Amino acid sequence: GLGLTHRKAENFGEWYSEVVVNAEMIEYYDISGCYILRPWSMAIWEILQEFFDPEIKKMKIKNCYFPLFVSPGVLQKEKDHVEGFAPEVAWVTKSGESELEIPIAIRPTSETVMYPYYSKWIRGHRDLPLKLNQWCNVVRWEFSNPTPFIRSREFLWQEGHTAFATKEEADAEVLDILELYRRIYEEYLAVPVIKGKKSEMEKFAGGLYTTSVEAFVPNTGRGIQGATSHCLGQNFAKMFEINYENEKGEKAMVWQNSWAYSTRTIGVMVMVHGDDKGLVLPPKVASVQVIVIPVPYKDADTQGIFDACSATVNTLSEAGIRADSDFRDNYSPGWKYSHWEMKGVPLRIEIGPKDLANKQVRAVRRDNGAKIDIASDDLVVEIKKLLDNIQQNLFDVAKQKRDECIQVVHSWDEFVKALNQRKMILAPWCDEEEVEADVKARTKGEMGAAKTLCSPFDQPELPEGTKCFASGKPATKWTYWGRSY
Ligand SMILES: O=C(C[C@H]1NCCC[C@H]1O)Cn1cnc2c(c1=O)CCCC2
Ligand SMILES: [Mg+2]
Repeated sequence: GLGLTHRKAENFGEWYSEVVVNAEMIEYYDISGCYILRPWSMAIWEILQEFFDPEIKKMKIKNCYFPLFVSPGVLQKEKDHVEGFAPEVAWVTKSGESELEIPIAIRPTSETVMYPYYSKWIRGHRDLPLKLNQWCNVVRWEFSNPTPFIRSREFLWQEGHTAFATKEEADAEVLDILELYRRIYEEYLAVPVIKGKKSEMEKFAGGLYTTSVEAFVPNTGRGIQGATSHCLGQNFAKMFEINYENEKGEKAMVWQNSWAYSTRTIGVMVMVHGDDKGLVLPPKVASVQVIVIPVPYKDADTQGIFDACSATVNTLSEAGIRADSDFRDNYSPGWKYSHWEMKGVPLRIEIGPKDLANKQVRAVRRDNGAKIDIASDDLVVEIKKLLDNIQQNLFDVAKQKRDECIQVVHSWDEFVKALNQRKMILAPWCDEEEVEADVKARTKGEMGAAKTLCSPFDQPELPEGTKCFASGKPATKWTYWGRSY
C-alpha cells in the first residue's frame, strides 16, 4: 500500500529513509553514501538558493567557480587544517588504464584550492575586500553511517571565502552571514536554531573561531550543526602568504572568513516536521503549495468539476501561489490524498459536486488535518492566509518541541540524567578544552559521546561563583551540550 511501514516515534532511522524515498525526494544510488536528488528535493535546494544568492549579492559577494581537483601539495599545506580530515579525502589516481604521475584530490572544501590565487590577486589594499562564493559539490569519504541529506559522501553547498584588511570587517561579516543561515532555517524551513560560538575543540581547526546555527532533532535527542560561519583569522593568510601593502606602505596579512550551508538543511527539515503520513513541507519551501483534486461523482457534472479545478489552479497561480492539479484518472481521490500527503504538500483542495453547487472549495491542511470550506470568491485571500498560518504553525510547534527538550543542569549527575533523557543540555562550563575531552570520555558509548554544540550568544545570567558542571572550577559561560549527528 501507500503508507509508511515505520513510525517516527518507534523507528526513526527507518522512518526517515522511507519518507525521503516515498516522498520522491531521494533515490538510493549504487555507490554507498551517494544519493540521487530527485526534483522534489532539488526544488527545495533551488528555493533556498533563490533566497541566499541575492542576499550575498547585496553584500557585494561575487560568485565564481574553482576546479574540483586539488593538487596534493597545497592540500597538505595547512597542517592542522587537513591532518584530522585526511582519511576523508578522495583521490583520483588513474585516467583510463594509466596511473597518474601524481594523484589528484577531489575537493572536500576549497580553502586550499582558492587561497594560492587569493595570494596572487591580493597585492594592494585596493584589492580588498575580496569576497567570493561558489555553489558546488564537495566529496568527503565519510565512514560513519551515511544518511540522505545529513551525511553523504558527496553533497551540494555554497562556500563563501572572503578576505578583509581588518579583523573588525571580518568579525562583522561572520555574524551577517550567520543571520542569513538563521533565516534559512527559521523563516524558510520553519526549524528553530540557536546561534552560538563553537568550543575550541569543536571549531574548524584551521580557523580562529567558529560560529554556527544549531538545530535539534527531538526524536533522536541529537543536536545537528545547521550551518557554519568561521573567522579564519590570519592563519591561512600566513600559510598561503596572502598579504598586501597597506595605506602606510607596510606589508600586512589579510583577515579571512569562510562560511557554508549545504543540502543537509533539507534533511533537518524532513526530520523536524515529518510525521507518520510522510513529509510535511513548510509552504515557503514547497514546490507545490496547493494540490487541487477533483472528486467526481458518478452522474454529477464531471466536466464542471474538472473546469472548476483548472480555474482554481489558474486563479491561485496568477496570485503567485504554487498550485497544481492531479487529474489522473487511474487513481482514486483517496489514493491521491495519501499520495500528496506523503509528498508533504501543505494544502489540498478538494472539489466535488456539493462544492461546485455551493461555489466553494474544501481545503485540507497537511500540518494539522483541519478541513476548511472556502467560498470561491475568497479563494486567493483565504489560501494565502492558510499558507502563512501553516508556515507559522510549523515553526511554533517545532520550537515548542525543541524547547521542551532543553534542560538546564548544574551538576554532573543532572547532566548524565538529562543526556539519557535525550535532552539538549544547557550547562555552566569552565570553557577548558581538557574538561570537554573528559566529558566526551566519560559519556562514550554506542550512542556516541556528548559534546558541546555551541555557547549561545544569548547567554543567561551566570551568578558569581557558579561552578562548572563537569570540573567544579569557576564556570565562565553557559554552553549547550548533547549527542549530535
Ligand atoms: O570545510 C571546512 C571549513 C570551511 N570550509 C569552507 C566553508 C565553511 C567551512 O565548512 C572544515 N572541513 C571539514 N571537513 C573536511 C575538511 C575541512 O576543512 C578538509 C579535508 C576533508 C574534510
Ligand atoms: Mg566532517
